[in-house]
Amino acid sequence: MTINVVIAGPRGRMGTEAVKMVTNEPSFNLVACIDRKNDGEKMREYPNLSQQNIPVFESPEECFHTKKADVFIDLTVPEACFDHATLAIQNNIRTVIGTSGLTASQIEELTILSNNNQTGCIIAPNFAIGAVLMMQFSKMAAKYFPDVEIIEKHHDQKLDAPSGTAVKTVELIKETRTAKSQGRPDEEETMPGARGAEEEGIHVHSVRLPGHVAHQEVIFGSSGQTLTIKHDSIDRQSFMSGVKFAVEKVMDMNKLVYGLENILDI
Ligand SMILES: NC(=O)C1=CN([C@@H]2O[C@H](COP(=O)(O)OP(=O)(O)OC[C@H]3O[C@@H](n4cnc5c(N)ncnc54)[C@H](OP(=O)(O)O)[C@@H]3O)[C@@H](O)[C@H]2O)C=CC1
Ligand SMILES: O=C(O)C1=N[C@H](C(=O)O)C[C@H](O)C1
Repeated sequence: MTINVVIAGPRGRMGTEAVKMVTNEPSFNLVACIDRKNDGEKMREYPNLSQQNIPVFESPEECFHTKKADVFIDLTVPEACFDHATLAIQNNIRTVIGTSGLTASQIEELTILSNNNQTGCIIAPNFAIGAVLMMQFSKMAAKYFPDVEIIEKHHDQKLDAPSGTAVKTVELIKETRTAKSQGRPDEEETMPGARGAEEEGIHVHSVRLPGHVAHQEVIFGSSGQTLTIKHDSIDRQSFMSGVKFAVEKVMDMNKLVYGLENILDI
């Protein structure tokens, strides 16, 4: 069976890799892309797409009404992603969301829409299997090490902070960790933000520097010992097997799943 795919964000860092993966995968067929810049001039930015005659739509409505798509992949920005995903699901097109930065209420809205429409949707905060395992290991460790801080490091063009991976890691840790405040109750920031963001006593620090791709350390501290769980994506190739897995998996789904850990055999 061939899976007809539409990708939003084909010029982006992730979109470029996803276009390559989908066009190289024999069981996938890239039927169209969605991009906010699609005039004749800008088409030169799509050498791969132009050669293969793959249309680029500015309007997601037009795309979903014109092209028969089985799966829609979004790799853009949260505001556009929410609108794209809503439209796709309303048009019964199964959806894979890699874009980070959706709010909890947007995720809740998409969950209701997907479940009511019985149209599968996967929101993957991180497609790299190593990152999914890092989050699961952190959830396991937090039961025994409730004192924990997260340092996530990304390239300096990233829009959202903390990363979607860090947000999801905090959520998973909260499932097993007994809530507590960490450090001294009277500690003081002499430079605002020095202790990072904080959720139920868990501190999250976001580093943005050129030279990074996507990295996270979850550091647990206890009496006389520390435990560090660390994952590094050193190339965006690391995400592509997860994107492929999600596209295949969502074909058999009729509800929304948030996090690949819920559909992987781990
Ligand atoms: N889940 C995962 O494993 C991963 C998720 N990500 C996430 O994927 C998303 C994309 O990341 P990345 O590729 O690095 O970002 P880029 O900025 O490189 O790409 C985003 C693309 O989306 C386009 N875009 C912006 N607004 C719209 C719109 N309204 N309609 C259509 N297209 C639009 C941008 O166009 P323009 O250039 O004109 O702004 C750009 O081409 C981010 O949210 C990132 O956090 C990234 C890596 C892995
Ligand atoms: O923007 C990125 O690059 C990444 N975004 C995702 C996130 O916010 O966690 C996944 C990965 O960390 C790369």
